[in-house]
Amino acid sequence: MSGRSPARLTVLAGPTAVGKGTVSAAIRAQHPEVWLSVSATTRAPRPGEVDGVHYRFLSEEQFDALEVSGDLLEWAVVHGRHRYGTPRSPVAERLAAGTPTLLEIDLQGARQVRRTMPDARFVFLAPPSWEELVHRLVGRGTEDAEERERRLATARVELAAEPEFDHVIVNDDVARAAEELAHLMTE
Ligand SMILES: Nc1nc2c(ncn2[C@@H]2O[C@H](COP(=O)(O)OP(=O)(O)O)[C@@H](O)[C@H]2O)c(=O)[nH]1
Ligand SMILES: Nc1ncnc2c1ncn2[C@@H]1O[C@H](COP(=O)(O)OP(=O)(O)O)[C@@H](O)[C@H]1O
Repeated sequence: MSGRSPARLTVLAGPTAVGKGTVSAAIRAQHPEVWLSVSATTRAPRPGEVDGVHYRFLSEEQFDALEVSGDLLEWAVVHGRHRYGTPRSPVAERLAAGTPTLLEIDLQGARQVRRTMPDARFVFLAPPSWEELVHRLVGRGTEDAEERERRLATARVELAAEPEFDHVIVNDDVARAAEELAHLMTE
């Protein structure tokens, strides 16, 4: 018998506050066989976020070192402010072991992965409406008005990129959206 064949990588992108984190958490809870990559970031932790679980929270100098070492599969400055990137080795190890692997990254990162790993599956998480997206961003209450405006400006650009993706999942209901994504990842 040959060993397990490498799993396919799935990239989940979508605008701020559409529910990427919520849907990813639902998958983690319901489908322990799926591994969610932990990104590195220079942004500060939000209340309740745990270093090494939600993100690896790095200083600017630590992120520089990671970038120079070549161990980032992709990285980008998101919302014109902080750097976010995907550590390469853990992803390669999980895929080689046959583990379905999910990256929750922004549009710029998704485009970089499209160039370097064209066999990956690209999924766009879409809001039911623009009004609902704004409602979720305000309701989350984690950004001030200026930061929300910045994120909504990025969101308009990201929504226009929906046709670049292989699949679109509308996040009207978290459990349904998570099941749809898990199904795509494990089919
Ligand atoms: N390119 C890239 N983007 C990332 C990565 N990790 C997170 N992001 C994106 O960075 C953006 C900001 O994330 P975050 O600060 O958690 O804010 P939120 O999306 O509003 O919850 C989102 O679009 C994420 O998808 C990464 O490793 N690479
Ligand atoms: N399907 C949904 N219906 C209603 N509210 C949702 C849904 N999905 C997520 N939310 C809420 O929207 C807000 C933004 O979700 P979050 O997961 O932080 O988004 P993202 O990671 O895409 O920025 C949170 O307050 C979350 O509870």
